[in-house]
Amino acid sequence: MTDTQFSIDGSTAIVTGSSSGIGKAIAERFAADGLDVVICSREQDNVDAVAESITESDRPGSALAVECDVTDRDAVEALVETTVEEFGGLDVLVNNAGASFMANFDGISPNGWATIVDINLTGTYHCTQAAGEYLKDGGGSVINLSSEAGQDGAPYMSHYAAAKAAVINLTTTLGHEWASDDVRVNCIAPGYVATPGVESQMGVTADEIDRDTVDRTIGLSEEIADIAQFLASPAASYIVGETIRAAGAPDLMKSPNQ
Ligand SMILES: CCCCCCC/C=C/C(=O)SCCNC(=O)CCNC(=O)[C@H](O)C(C)(C)COP(=O)(O)OP(=O)(O)OC[C@H]1O[C@@H](n2cnc3c(N)ncnc32)[C@H](O)[C@@H]1OP(=O)(O)O
Ligand SMILES: NC(=O)C1=CN([C@@H]2O[C@H](COP(=O)(O)OP(=O)(O)OC[C@H]3O[C@@H](n4cnc5c(N)ncnc54)[C@H](OP(=O)(O)O)[C@@H]3O)[C@@H](O)[C@H]2O)C=CC1
Repeated sequence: MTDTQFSIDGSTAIVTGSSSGIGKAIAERFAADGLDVVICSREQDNVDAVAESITESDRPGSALAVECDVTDRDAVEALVETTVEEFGGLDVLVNNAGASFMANFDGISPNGWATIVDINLTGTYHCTQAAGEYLKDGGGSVINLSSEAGQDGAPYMSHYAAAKAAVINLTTTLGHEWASDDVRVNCIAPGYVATPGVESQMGVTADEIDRDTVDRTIGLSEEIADIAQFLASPAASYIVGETIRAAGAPDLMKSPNQ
């Protein structure tokens, strides 16, 4: 295998929720690999800051900042149109925008439930459907962000876990449906990753994490970007409808009483 099979340069990508955390790391990685990348989140100031830092760096790819709430279908369609107008096409869509809050099941109101399903699942539906026409034009790729919670469940995050499980299921179905259109749909299911969103809740900072340590249960955004880069590249050309879990080493040796 040559290095070039892991390279995805010359393409255009949208990374939703790329003003922070995992999405930002994926956008930076794609730009470093030569992709033109569209930075998107709900706050123009937030996306401007990331796009400017990419533009000012020596990364070969360019960056465009677009404000877009993935739950707003009109805004999503405008995001895709702007991307195609600016860069002439769309090759990679990363459905990364996501959010959750901790609450016991009995304490989740109908609107609380709908809010989390809308961001994590319906947002993925909107973006993927809006981008489909262009992805099918040139052998594109979709990378969804699910979660370990979507595979195993997660107490006090029933809404989030259910939405992320549905994202895995959608990946499988659409992976097969769009294979005949030469589009690969795949998914990443991380365990805990030190991001601004999670750091504020858990108090762990990325600086404290040693990437060389295998036996850990929290990862770095860059480690998720590694997987996204692989999935978007020709090196993953035979991977369709799959979910790659990246969750370190849960302590299976612990007794139930510990
Ligand atoms: C085994 C586990 C493995 C891995 C787990 C990884 C966990 C990581 C999860 C992630 O997604 S990482 C990303 C982290 N970042 C965030 O989650 C963002 C932080 N959260 C927010 O920004 C907001 O809380 C929100 C979830 C986006 C909602 O904000 P929004 O402004 O859209 O809506 P609101 O009007 O505030 O609320 C809507 C609705 O939801 C109810 N609600 C909100 N928070 C809570 C809560 N803590 N408890 C109960 N209910 C809540 C709120 O009351 C509203 O409902 P109604 O009152 O109108 O009925
Ligand atoms: N960190 C973790 O431990 C894990 C994270 N994940 C998943 O990875 C993804 C990224 O998480 P993480 O980096 O931690 O999250 P962060 O909270 O650090 O960042 C979330 C990003 O999503 C954006 N965003 C939130 N809601 C919307 C929306 N409706 N439309 C567009 N953008 C939105 C935010 O920007 P803005 O506020 O400006 O809109 C921000 O850029 C999520 O899907 C998450 O569920 C999965 C497993 C574990």
